Amino acid sequence: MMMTEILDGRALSHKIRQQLKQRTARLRERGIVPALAVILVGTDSASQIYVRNKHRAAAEVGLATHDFKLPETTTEEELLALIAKLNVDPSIHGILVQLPLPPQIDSAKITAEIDPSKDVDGFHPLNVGQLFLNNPQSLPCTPHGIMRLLAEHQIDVAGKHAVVVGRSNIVGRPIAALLLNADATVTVTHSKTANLRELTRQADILIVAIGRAEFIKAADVKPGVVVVDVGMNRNAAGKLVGDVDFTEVEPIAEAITPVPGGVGPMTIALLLEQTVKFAER
Ligand SMILES: Nc1nc2c(c(=O)[nH]1)N[C@@H](CN(C=O)c1ccc(C(=O)N[C@@H](CCC(=O)O)C(=O)O)cc1)CN2
Repeated sequence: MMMTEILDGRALSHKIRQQLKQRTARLRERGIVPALAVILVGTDSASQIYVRNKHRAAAEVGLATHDFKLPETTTEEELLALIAKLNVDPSIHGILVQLPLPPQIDSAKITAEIDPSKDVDGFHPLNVGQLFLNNPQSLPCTPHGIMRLLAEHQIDVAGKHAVVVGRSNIVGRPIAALLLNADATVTVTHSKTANLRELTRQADILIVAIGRAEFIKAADVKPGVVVVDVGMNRNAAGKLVGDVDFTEVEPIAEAITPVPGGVGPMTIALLLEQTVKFAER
């Protein structure tokens, strides 16, 4: 019987963070303290947890973090003024604005104001364009983490049919571009795709980021598929589950990411790595 490979994001994230410790130590020997500014607007409870985890992970590898916690009522102008200040502060190497933002703030306008050379999230239009031109400078952390996880497990995507479920700016669109850059044949599906499950059944590599608990079932995949689950949802019992029904799909898959412990930890590791890269430069 074939054993399914578990794509363990926690383990790889740990390995990357160990390597980063050495790189930050070398920077500090040169008198450079790599520093990340983290901006959180409002009190969204999930965002508060992610930001806390980012601070903790950054401190562990020797990065300095500058914390900006702004009230829910913050205006677009106030946030833009803070970003303008951080853009010209030479002691800050990376700027991150935690998403989502409150409704009075246009997140596209905010990400476009971050200096592209400090844009650790890879959300600035220039960085998005560079990614789509196959000349990436700074990559969105979750899709970058997925590619690293696949590479770590020697999963070559070239010539494979990769099906992406979801078209968000944070995951769906950039992972489609990264897979295409790596010579996969890419199909992007979303909530309006009429024959979505017909397409997922054709996938050699299936990336699911649609935000619906256990949406992908055993009948939606072919045997031997590689499944990457980007979802994070609470099921009826309050348990954290992905967009893929792990219990059903795992026995059929060649490899699969768990939730939690798959893609999530990779997001934070790649954020730290990008900050260190900017500081090294
Ligand atoms: N500016 C950004 N905002 C957001 C991003 C982003 O990359 N940049 N991504 C998400 C949230 N996110 C990071 O910010 C994130 C989400 C989840 C995890 C994670 O480690 N998840 C764990 C489970 C955590 C839990 O128990 O709740 C896992 O999957 O194992 C890390 C980062 C939206 N906003």
